[in-house]
Amino acid sequence: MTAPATPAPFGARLRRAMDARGPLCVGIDPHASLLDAWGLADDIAGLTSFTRTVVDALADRVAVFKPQSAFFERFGSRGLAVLEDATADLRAAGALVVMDAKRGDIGSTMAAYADTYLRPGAPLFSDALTVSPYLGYGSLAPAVELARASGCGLFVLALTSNPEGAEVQRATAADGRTLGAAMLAHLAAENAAERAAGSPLGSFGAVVGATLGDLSSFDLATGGPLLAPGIGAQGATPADLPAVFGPAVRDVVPSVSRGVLRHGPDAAALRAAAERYADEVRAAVGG
Ligand SMILES: O=c1ccn([C@@H]2O[C@H](COP(=O)(O)O)[C@@H](O)[C@H]2O)c(=O)[nH]1
Repeated sequence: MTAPATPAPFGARLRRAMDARGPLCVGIDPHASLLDAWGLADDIAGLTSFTRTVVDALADRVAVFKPQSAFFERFGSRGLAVLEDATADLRAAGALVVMDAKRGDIGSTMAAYADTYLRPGAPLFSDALTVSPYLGYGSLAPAVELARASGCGLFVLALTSNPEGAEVQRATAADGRTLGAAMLAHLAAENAAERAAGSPLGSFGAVVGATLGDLSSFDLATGGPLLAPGIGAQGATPADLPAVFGPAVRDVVPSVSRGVLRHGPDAAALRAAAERYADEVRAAVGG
């Protein structure tokens, strides 16, 4: 019996997708207020229709999607079934799925979270997962290990887009670094071997908000991608990206949820909104 082919690492697949479709990530966040604005009920039928509309309109043209798990979980098992179908359909259309579930726990529980999202064949199998390192970076080890084996990636919360994040992420650790800087350093170490082997991008990314202003005091050159939420509803714009990220801007995956979704339910309007953001990103960062 032949062994299953080793999948290409997430970082390499992400760079390819960014080159082919542009770096924009569209978040799928079915807020109750958006369901209402789309003329849908805040129930499982509304959630299904909303999600199907976004997938059908954008799956073949956007590089990365970031479903926000919370908005599906609030409908229980039937909401998760909608998320499973959307994840599979997006991937089948050639897009990458970053599951925004922000998981983080002690290592033995983290292993179960890793199985949920990063084990091939799992119902919610995704290309990458957002994780929280604030139980200690080492607690993420089972997810790092399974991501490597499965050709998946992680996005570790380093410097989040919300103003409250600074209380934790800019606090100083015993070695004098901020916690955010320490997380970036862990990721650089994680990506080093992959980059040394010639991969154009490591598989272990950081979440760094586009809302944060000048970040030149942080070493953002981790060798991996930088997922940048905060564009649109939270006030950042694609034009801010070069000033926020400096030379690391070429590794940024700018993420927009409500800024695109508020243009639905018309598919052409959703496509036009995503296209406008993609054009603005291109104008700001080149490519
Ligand atoms: O630092 C972070 C990390 C994650 N998020 C998530 O991204 C989207 C943002 O939605 P918008 O509608 O574009 O504001 C949402 O799912 C957040 O949970 C973030 O905003 N900041």
